[in-house]
Amino acid sequence: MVEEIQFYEPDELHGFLSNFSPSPITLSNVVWPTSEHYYQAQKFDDPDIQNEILHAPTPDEAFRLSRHYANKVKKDWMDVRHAVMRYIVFEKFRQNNQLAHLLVSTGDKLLTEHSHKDSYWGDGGDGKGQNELGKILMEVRDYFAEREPYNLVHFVDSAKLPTQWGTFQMYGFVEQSTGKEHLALVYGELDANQPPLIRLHSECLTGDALFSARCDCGFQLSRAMENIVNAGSGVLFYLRQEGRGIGLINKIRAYHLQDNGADTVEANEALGFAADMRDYSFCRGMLSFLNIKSVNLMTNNPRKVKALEKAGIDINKRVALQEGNNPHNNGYLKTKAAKLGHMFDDAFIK
Ligand SMILES: Nc1nc(O)c(N)c(N[C@@H]2O[C@H](COP(=O)(O)O)[C@@H](O)[C@H]2O)n1
Ligand SMILES: [Zn+2]
Repeated sequence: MVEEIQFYEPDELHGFLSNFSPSPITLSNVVWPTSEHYYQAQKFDDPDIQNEILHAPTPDEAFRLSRHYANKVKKDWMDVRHAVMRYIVFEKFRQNNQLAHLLVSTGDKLLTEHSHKDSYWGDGGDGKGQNELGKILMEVRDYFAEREPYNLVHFVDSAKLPTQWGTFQMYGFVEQSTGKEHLALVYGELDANQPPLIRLHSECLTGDALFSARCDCGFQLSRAMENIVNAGSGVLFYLRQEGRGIGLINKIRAYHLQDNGADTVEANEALGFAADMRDYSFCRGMLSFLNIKSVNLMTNNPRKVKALEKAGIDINKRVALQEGNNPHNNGYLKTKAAKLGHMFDDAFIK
């Protein structure tokens, strides 16, 4: 059975699908507060009426005004209204990344405007209406669903994550090509005009959760979260790429080889893997969801810098994250510098 999403009021679940949802759309330097404002204004040739509808304080008022001027609606309106609706709904999502991601995240569910007032755009309340708005939304969804960055990850849900440093908002994503589950922990309000402080942190169960001193991961993770909170805002991306992409069990095998004298690169290669198997291209989907185009990136790893640049993300600044050097990981850190190009100060790994 096909699953269905019914929407109507903008403040309800899936309210972003409604034309009444507050999603400004800019057309020829004019900012329309909602798609409803634009749609209602197009019924009229009279620029004064259009302007009055443009400046209506709410979409309900824009709707009311169109009824008030019903005798002035242009002659061919019924012929063009569908094209007008399709155009403005497409623009609403094209101009707002997060909404386009949310739309794609509805998958292949049937989208229905559940309106007892409207049996053309909606289902008429009894399910017998034409649901033309739902059909347009599904068309627009098909368009974005096959394009990057919308097809890289699907956003699933979001919740608070209180930590010892402060409360983050945690966003859960599924990577489309692998099914892996990734997180973005957002702290504070992101300013669209300021590059946020971010960290792309690859999962290390042993370092992040089990206090391992064999690597620097756990130390970097806590410092990155602390730095983000101290900066007032930022994002920690927690990427499920355990063991530089070889997985936890293979990492144990690699550790075993290292216990017998191999370094971290030799161990990966002895197991038949490249030194670093990670691919960061899907991160573009999460960054796009959060509307991030430029970042201050906490990393010592040149591959992360290159990967983000390749994904079209501007690196405004690289911020070093040199943490946790200890007798158990000193050799590992030196190999990361010598063989993987990690950028450490001499004083840090001496
Ligand atoms: N394959 C492998 N061998 C080792 O010896 C390791 N210590 C790891 N650790 C993994 O490396 C990732 C973190 O590296 P960066 O600091 O981001 O360069 C993380 O996935 C660890 O699990 N892997
Ligand atoms: Zn680690």
